[in-house]
Amino acid sequence: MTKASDEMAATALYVRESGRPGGPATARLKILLGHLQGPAATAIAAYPTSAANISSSYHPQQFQYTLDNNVLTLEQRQFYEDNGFLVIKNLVPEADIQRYRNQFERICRKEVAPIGLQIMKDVTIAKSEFHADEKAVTKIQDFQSDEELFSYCTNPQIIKYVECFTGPNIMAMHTMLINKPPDSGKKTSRHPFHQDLHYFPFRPSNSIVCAWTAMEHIDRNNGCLVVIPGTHKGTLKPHDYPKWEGGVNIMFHGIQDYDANQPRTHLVMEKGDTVFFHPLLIHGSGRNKTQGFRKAISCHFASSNCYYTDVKGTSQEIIEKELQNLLEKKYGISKIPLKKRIVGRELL
Ligand SMILES: CC(C)CC(=O)SCCNC(=O)CCNC(=O)[C@H](O)C(C)(C)COP(=O)(O)OP(=O)(O)OC[C@H]1O[C@@H](n2cnc3c(N)ncnc32)[C@H](O)[C@@H]1OP(=O)(O)O
Ligand SMILES: Nc1ncnc2c1ncn2[C@@H]1O[C@H](COP(=O)(O)OP(=O)(O)OP(=O)(O)O)[C@@H](O)[C@H]1O
Ligand SMILES: O=C(O)CCC(=O)C(=O)O
Ligand SMILES: [Fe+2]
Ligand SMILES: [Mg+2]
Repeated sequence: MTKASDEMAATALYVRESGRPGGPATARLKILLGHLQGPAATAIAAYPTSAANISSSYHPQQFQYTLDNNVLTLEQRQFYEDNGFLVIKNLVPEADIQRYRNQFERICRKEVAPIGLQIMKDVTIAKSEFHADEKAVTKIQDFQSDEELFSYCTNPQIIKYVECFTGPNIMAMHTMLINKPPDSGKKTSRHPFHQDLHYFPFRPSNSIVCAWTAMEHIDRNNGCLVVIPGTHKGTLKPHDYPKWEGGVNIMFHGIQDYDANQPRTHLVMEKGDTVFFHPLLIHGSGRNKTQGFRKAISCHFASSNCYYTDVKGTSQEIIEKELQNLLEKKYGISKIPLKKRIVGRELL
């Protein structure tokens, strides 16, 4: 089997010139997916299957959030339609996860410095003394120019599922490797409940999906993802900083008026398990009560047919303003609209 990362090595960083995240349609991805065989085909499991509510009077047109392509079972489709997320067990091979881990460590040691990469530190570290190692890095963002990490986004196992939500012409819009640190006691390792769409100036939301892969066993002890099933059917809510006593990480906005009585699902995942979720799904992650750094890798994918939006006058203006002020203060760069900041990379 040809490795997708080799096939994709020729892709260039996409520079947006017009109103669309994507360029011309291409059939190349389809050809690549034709190579997919073996373990990936056996790795499929909905989470948790018992929650799927399958109607006996099923009609294809009732599906709004998934596309017809014979990858998902009817149960999996219905689960995503109802809940806004779907866990596929054992999707990313262990050897690939080890490569992402190695590259993350090289980045932390500053042996490589991918263009465009953002390095985030936990607020308790960012506001204190400097530690020059992995322990200082809470997440890296925008690794689209790093071929080793970007191979996560071109992994055929991942793309096969992404296509069920975006269709065949896909852009990698935003990437992260999250290294949730042991909580300092101030609860700053938490990520408040939010909708990822708050950060994204492109639409339609149903053509966007996040793939998030556990790089180790993750449960409530080390701060698993926590989702509120079904909230993808709602609208984008206003976000702002939570009023947490111990402080909160920069740009970790949360939903102000979420209903605390809505049932939460804690996603317990093993290494390689991957959750695909809708950008309106309300989710967060809990405190890391262990001494280890909990790792996950993720990418937000969008259809090339998505279009950019102007966030001025919307609830998203708050994140645009915050980014503008930060860039102005740090680099003296004047007002860049959010839609010019988030540039994806096409999967050719
Ligand atoms: C799906 C969604 C959730 C994903 C997203 O968030 S998409 C949103 C878009 N995000 C981005 O574009 C990435 C933005 N990130 C960045 O620009 C950088 O990583 C920064 C956050 C500015 C950090 O860059 P760095 O080079 O470390 O800058 P500095 O050390 O000079 O810090 C700049 C000011 O920010 C403060 N800071 C940095 N990290 C944190 C933190 N974790 N919590 C609270 N405050 C923090 C830092 O203290 C400094 O503030 P001042 O001391 O100047 O007042
Ligand atoms: N006051 C709050 N406002 C907004 N989000 C919160 C608040 N308290 C907790 N959260 C968020 O709720 C989510 C899950 O919290 P929850 O308490 O269910 O699990 P946990 O913190 O992982 O586990 P445990 O309660 O066992 O410590 C996390 O995303 C967390 O950041
Ligand atoms: O804690 C995590 O790994 C998820 C964080 C998250 O939801 C995000 O960065 O958007
Ligand atoms: Fe998120
Ligand atoms: Mg809690």
